[in-house]
Amino acid sequence: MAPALSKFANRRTLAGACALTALLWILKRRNHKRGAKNSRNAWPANDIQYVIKEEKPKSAPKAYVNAKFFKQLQQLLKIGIPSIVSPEFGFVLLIAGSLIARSLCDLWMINVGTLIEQSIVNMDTFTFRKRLIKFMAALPVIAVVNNVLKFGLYEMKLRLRTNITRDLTDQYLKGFTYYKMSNLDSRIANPDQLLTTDVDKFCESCTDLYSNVAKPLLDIFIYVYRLTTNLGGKTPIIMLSYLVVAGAAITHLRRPIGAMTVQEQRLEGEYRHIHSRLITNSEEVAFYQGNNREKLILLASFQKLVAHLRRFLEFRTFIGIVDNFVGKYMATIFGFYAVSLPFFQKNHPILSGSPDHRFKNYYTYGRMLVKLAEAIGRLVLAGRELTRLAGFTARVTEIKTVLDDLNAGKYERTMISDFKDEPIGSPGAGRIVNRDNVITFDRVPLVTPNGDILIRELSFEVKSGMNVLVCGPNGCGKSSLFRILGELWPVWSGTVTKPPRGKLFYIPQRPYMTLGTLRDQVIYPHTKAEMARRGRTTDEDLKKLLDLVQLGHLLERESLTNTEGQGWDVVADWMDVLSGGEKQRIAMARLFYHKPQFAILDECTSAVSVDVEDSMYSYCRQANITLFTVSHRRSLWKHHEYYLQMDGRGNYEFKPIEPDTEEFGS
Ligand SMILES: Nc1ncnc2c1ncn2[C@@H]1O[C@H](COP(=O)(O)OP(=O)(O)OP(=O)(O)O)[C@@H](O)[C@H]1O
Repeated sequence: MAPALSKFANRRTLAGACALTALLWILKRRNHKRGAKNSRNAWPANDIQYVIKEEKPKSAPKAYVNAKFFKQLQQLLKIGIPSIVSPEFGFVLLIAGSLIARSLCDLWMINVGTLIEQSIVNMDTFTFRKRLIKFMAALPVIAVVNNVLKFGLYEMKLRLRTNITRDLTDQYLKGFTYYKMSNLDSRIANPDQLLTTDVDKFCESCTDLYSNVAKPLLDIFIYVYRLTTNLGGKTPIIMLSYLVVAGAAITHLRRPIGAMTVQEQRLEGEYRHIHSRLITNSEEVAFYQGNNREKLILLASFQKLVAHLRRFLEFRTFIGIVDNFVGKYMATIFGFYAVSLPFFQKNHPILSGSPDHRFKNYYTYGRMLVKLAEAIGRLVLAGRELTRLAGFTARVTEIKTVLDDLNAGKYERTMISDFKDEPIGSPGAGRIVNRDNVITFDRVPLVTPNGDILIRELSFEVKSGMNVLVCGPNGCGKSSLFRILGELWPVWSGTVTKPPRGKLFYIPQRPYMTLGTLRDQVIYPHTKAEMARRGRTTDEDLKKLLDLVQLGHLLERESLTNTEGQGWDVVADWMDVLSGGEKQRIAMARLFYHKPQFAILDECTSAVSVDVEDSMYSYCRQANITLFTVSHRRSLWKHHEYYLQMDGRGNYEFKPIEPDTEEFGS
């Protein structure tokens, strides 16, 4: 019985059995997955719902290898390779040169390899040794060529990435584009993923494709030339026709890969975003002990990603089978067929001479043909990279388009419909006039980015020295007024008159600390060099400002507890190191340093004790900084001359604060 069984245990039956098992496993798993879909408990995350700002695309993302893709690719490459006299173009040439050198090395190795084998068959020891030494002497050169090629490819990728990242970063941080992208426009939810991973993958895919396409193309050219001159045109034509037909068929089959790549990057971005939200809000979550809830959200996002990656893997496995069959094995079959043609013709010149000579010819041309078939196979396979590149190109183009639109003042967001019948203008249709020492709103509507009208027409005038208290219920539009004043939100109609941007300072509810030294916190957004250029403030002056907000001790305390730098040069993660009230006080010291004409204080002293707050307001008066304050504290009314009260139903009152004005707040 055993010998009878072992008869079947050859390599072919084993390979067949493995393939069959794999197929059965995939089919079983698909059925299992269908079953799992029906059970709501397959993943704990099945009940979790969440929305990340990005609007759901109306249709599945599209990224095909077509004329549009080549145009987009050309536009991005223009940024990556600015001109033909740039170093980047030099690297393109270096890679091309290395590829040519490598192909020539291959060709040389085929020839010398055949000669070595010939001397072995002829039992000619002397020639064998001579050729072997020649072969060995050339090996270091080949090793250098290979590694120059690798270096060229990596450096090329790095340069592409540098140029594209610089271009996108310039646009992203121009004006308030970074703010507008996440607040006024809903096309992109995770610009961080696009600007980091996607750009990197795009550049990697570009350089991979360049070498995967250029090398086979060059090989094809060289081998077709050599074969045509020796074997006639028919042999290479058969191979090239195969390339065209097989390439077109596989490219068509691979079309979904582009869109699937886009979706993969989207879901990766979403998953990463949820992780970074948890890091940002770790303290709050920890106090609430929200571990389990956050875990469920993370798992929900991860499950979406994994489900997509698995679908993608299955599709790639299917395409991989077709690729292997068409690109590798069938190409070799066609190769054998094509190279045999001249040998079966009675009067072909190649058949002249002894059988030994014929054998050598077949051997040389046969190898070249195998190389040609391999090159064709690689070119057909490079199409896979092309479809993936189409996906990355679509992603990077997407952020570039949105950045261009935002910089041109164009936003895309689903608007609520009620404003459409109202004559309130359109985003950006209002005017902004720059003038010193006055802020005027002349019939300006307060409209949210969704098109929700908070106040239909707002008009008031505030001159330097007139402090204004802004009050009203939550959500009535206090911060929105300042967003318009700070030029973050567009003016829909009417005219806003205000000092230029640098002379208006905003201190938000949540204090922001930058990465850097203690000095950087007080002078933000200035740098040390800018502070020195400005001339009027020294480190001693900064110390006086810290004393004003009663934080003078910080200099010593942080020098003692931090190992990085001393005094003003202490470096720490200030968001973590300082308490809520300390951060708010630093923000006030920042205001005193900049001494703007107007300051907007948006509940920015809520964590500061009343007495310190009082002295800070008095100093503002001394420093001639006119204030717009949002606060629910009654103690602050005495520092203001006017109040602007909104009722949350579209009405407002702008009036002087008289002795008989009823003060409200806590
Ligand atoms: N980026 C945004 N996109 C869409 N709507 C927004 C946006 N920011 C604010 N809103 C809406 O605008 C309205 C006014 O918000 P705003 O922040 O101005 O309120 P507020 O008066 O400052 O409230 P609070 O006292 O709670 O700080 C709210 O209904 C809010 O939902």
